[in-house]
Amino acid sequence: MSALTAQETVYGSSDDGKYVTYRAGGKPGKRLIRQPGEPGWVESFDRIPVIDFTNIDHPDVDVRRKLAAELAEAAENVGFWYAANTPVTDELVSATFAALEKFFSMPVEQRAEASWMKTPGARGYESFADVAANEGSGTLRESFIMGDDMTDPKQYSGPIPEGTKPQNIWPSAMPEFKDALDTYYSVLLPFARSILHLFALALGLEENALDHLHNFPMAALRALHYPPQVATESAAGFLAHADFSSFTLVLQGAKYGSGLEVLNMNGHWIPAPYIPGVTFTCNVGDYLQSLSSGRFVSTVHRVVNTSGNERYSLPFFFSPDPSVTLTPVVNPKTGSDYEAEYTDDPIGKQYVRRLMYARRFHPTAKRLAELEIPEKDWKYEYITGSQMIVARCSDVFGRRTALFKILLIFILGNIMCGFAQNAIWLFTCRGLSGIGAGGIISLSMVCVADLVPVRERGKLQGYTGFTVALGSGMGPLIGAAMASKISWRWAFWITPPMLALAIPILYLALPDINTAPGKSAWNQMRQVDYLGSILLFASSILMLVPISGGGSIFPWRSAVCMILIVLGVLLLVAFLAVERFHAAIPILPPRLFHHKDVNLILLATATHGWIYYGTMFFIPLYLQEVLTVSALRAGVLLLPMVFSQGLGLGLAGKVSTATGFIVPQMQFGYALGLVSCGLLYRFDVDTSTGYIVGILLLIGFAAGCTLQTSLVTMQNTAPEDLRAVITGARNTFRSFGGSIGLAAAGPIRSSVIRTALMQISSLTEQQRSAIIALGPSAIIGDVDSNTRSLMLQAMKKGIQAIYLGFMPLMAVSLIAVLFVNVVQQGRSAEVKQTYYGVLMAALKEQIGLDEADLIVSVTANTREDWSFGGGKAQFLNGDL
Ligand SMILES: O=C(O)CCC(=O)C(=O)O
Ligand SMILES: [Fe+2]
Repeated sequence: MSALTAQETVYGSSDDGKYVTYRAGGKPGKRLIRQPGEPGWVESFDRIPVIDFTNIDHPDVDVRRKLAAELAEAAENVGFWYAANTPVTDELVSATFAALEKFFSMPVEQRAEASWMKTPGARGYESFADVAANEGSGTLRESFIMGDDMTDPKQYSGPIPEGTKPQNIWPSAMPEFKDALDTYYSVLLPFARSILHLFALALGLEENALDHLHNFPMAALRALHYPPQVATESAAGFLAHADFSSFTLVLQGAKYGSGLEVLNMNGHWIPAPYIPGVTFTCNVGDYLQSLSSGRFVSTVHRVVNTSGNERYSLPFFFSPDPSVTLTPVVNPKTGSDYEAEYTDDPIGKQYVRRLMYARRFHPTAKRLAELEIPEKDWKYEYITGSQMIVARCSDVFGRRTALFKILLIFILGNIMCGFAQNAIWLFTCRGLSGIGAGGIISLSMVCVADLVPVRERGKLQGYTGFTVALGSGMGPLIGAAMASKISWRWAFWITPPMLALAIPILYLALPDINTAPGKSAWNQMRQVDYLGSILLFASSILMLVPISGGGSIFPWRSAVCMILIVLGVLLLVAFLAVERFHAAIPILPPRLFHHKDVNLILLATATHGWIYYGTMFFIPLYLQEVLTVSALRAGVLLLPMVFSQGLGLGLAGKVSTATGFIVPQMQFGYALGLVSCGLLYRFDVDTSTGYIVGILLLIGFAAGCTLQTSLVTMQNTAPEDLRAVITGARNTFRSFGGSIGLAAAGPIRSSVIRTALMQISSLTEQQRSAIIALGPSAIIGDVDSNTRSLMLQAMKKGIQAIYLGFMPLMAVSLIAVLFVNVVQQGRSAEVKQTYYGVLMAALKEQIGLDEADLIVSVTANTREDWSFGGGKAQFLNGDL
């Protein structure tokens, strides 16, 4: 054995002998310790080769190939090598280490200010205590990580994709620390790219064969400080591990203690100390091992600083783009038994998972434990044409059957959501429960229309509307409380028991209204407009996915976004054609749009949906970002709006039952809505809570006046057989307006905020990006009071821009409903009773008719049911 053989630390033993345990690819492994001549002894390295990198960018490719061959040999047989004569100068090394020493000698509060706990990607300072808590009490090191960050102008100057968040965090007490690490990083990145070219050559590929996997590679620097320590079984600076990178370049310093050791195949630790005149100690990481089908080995290593001196080191990790899915770029060597575990997960996701593996108390780790779904994606909603489809199905199958089925779908969807183990599972089941929820809302409104006389509808639809409003106001609060106190799963599981209770009640109380009685199940099935349903569903998904994901999941101007929208529009056209020319019972019969009043109200409903959902979404944002109240308080402050909406719904309905008029309440509601939009626009950075609550009460009341009055007006205007259709359409138009509005508002707001922030000269570009990505709270503690108030003004302008847009939209709604002709609502039950009494008394008195012989039947007709001569329906022609 060579003189370089290290002392062995025995971590465990088996029947066969002693072995070393380690972690590679995040998974535990163990390696038997074998002595020369023992069974199982293999040819393995006992020293680490030194490679001269002088020619790395040599103009002659053959020279570069020679270097690549040397690298290939080291990467295959050892997985480690020393790099001499690199672009890193001695001056750069000294300056960088000086910065490290200074950083780690600052008071701990100043280091902790840049805590890794504050960043989603765990960048920043990780203290001794943090490391020990995560990896065991014997682990003795502290570190500071920085890395790739598109929002940092020092690294990147192109357009920043929307939704990109700042990654790094810096100590304000030592601004030059950022400068030093930035400078070092900017030298290492191009060097790493040259090494990547060498690796491509080393694999026998074209020099730039791996470049397309590294457009904006994941790269990071980890500044490390290891105090001297005594080696014991579990004590180390860094326990045995393999790196999750493509390759790592570790800078070691001459004056520091050593302790880096590399595990060979026989279980012996080979030291890899600083060597004079050599810049880096380098190694292959797991990603390159996978890409190369195991030809290059990601070798296990560890650090135990028993030198008696402080040790500082600075690894640079280089990995592919986060979006890359690892697939081998070459075949495994013949005879190799290497089996990589390739997954479909993009490497960025794997990286975060691995990073968080041993950091269970980091906020990101907690979130990962909750299904690995980023918070913003939780808002993903499925608002599709499903309400129209479900409503139409109730015409075909009967209301009660349809309602029970849709209740079951919702219950099933929610229960399954609660059991979700991954994102796809959750999104699919959330889709199911979304269809169920929309269906329940529409069908209960249709049932009310079926069961209740025209005159009473306003009042009873008011009640259904109120329950919907109450649910949407309380639901998020209860859901959030469930998620934080028990588990997010209970946010899904809380509703199924309530609905399970509703089923028997409905079964007993709800008459079985069947609009197509006597048809066999088979005949009913055949009547469903399947083609229309599929086209409507597909087109709304195709359009709504980019609308809700644009700017966050993928950039607005990306090809994906464009293609989805164009396909969605094409399918929508196909849907309309099917409805017009093909379907026997179309989901959206074209004759629905033959009614001027229905068209006007649907238009008002869509624009109002835009404003309504916009208010629900942006008021809490205004409260949080401009008035800096907590998320919970913002949610609670929305409640008055929900209750006044209930009041508006109830009152408008009662007035319609009492007077027989319903359209004036709706028109009043839209007028009040326009006024409240104006008042909303005046919200400022110092608006009092009382004023806000007052305006919210007004907004809610106005919305309450419009919501069910418009539904009932349409239900009373359109032909009876379109009752379900109109209800589904109303709800779909409203949600569709809402989703388009929210999608439009996001980018407008960000661009207004960005422009306003540009004018605040006391902010750095990085701070501006941080504010846009994370909100002002991300940096609010770091700025003076003047900057702070300018910043809040900027946030206010962003929200105001959206409210400004609300005014003309609300005006459109108002003008539309002002053109709605007043429709008679029928007389109240009391009036009818009185009428029967008077009629009876008169007939008895004048012609002596016995009351038992008289039947009086009042039939409510809609406008097309009348003709006053000439065989024409003058009501419809407007001739009357
Ligand atoms: O400190 C060193 O020399 C090596 C550190 C290391 O292995 C790592 O950060 O992955
Ligand atoms: Fe490492």
